[in-house]
Amino acid sequence: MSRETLPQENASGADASDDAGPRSQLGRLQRIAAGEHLPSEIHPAVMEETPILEIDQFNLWYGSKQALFDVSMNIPTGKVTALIGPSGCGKSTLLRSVNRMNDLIDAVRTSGDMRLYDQSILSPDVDVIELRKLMGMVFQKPNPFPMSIFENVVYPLRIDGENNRRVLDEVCEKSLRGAALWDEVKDRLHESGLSLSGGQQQRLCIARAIASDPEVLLLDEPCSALDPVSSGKVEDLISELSGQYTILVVTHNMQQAARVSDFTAFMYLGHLIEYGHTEVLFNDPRLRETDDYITGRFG
Ligand SMILES: Nc1ncnc2c1ncn2[C@@H]1O[C@H](COP(=O)(O)OP(=O)(O)OP(=O)(O)O)[C@@H](O)[C@H]1O
Repeated sequence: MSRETLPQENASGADASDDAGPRSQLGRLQRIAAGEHLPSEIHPAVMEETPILEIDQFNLWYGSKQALFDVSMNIPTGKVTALIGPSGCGKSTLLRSVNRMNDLIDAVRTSGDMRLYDQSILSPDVDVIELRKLMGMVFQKPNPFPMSIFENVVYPLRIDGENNRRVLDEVCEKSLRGAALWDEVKDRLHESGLSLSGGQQQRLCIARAIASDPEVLLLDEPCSALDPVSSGKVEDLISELSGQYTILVVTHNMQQAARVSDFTAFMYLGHLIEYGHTEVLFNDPRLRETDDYITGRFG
């Protein structure tokens, strides 16, 4: 994003405690774009929640390019947290860090910590395969495997060596019910997962993620490849799953964030800018920059 597209002079958004001088006259986002690090505006409501995941001064570099800057945020247990912000602000990078998918990319370096139930998930002795079972991930584009609906769902159990038919049947039904897909597919479990519509495929991927009994569901723009009806079904599903699972969802769609999430974090150029209750963040944000973004004045 060019400097010209940034919100101009910030009268209300600058901290009262900022040093006087030319830099303090600039808006927060311009100062961040110029390389400053400013503290995130985290609403007290977030801190009142019990965190399942604590992200603590987390930085990430792709080679020499820094993509996340000192991100600290608690993810509340059993709630839906949305990550919003302009393209390239680091939403997916943050999401992929939580299940260590960025480990698969050469030259990624991190500092800081992330803790699931008080235990570091970044330490080298963490079993990444086990971690990924606790952090079920669903991607933008539905990615069912070229196998039956049944085998797609029970895949995580199969790779653990589970072959007991009764167990597999139970998990398959429970997961498909959990993903609000059971009624649509119960008579065709042995048809290919690829024969389903896009929206059904995405719910199948959610069923597969649920099958490994995760603690957290990581959803990376789960509706962006879907038509409005399918998208609505996946949104309903996210609301139904909240409470049972902690959900962290990246979305470009602010109406969607407002509809499905309990908490929303606004990111910009790799920085966490403001984080609070979704209703408050959308209706009464603390920072003018957040207001500018959610009202479509930039981004
Ligand atoms: N594999 C990679 N190698 C190098 N740089 C990367 C890689 N993936 C992402 N980046 C860079 O890191 C920054 C953050 O990207 P990321 O995809 O996390 O942002 P985003 O907010 O999810 O964007 P979008 O909304 O467009 O998906 C961007 O500058 C991007 O170019």
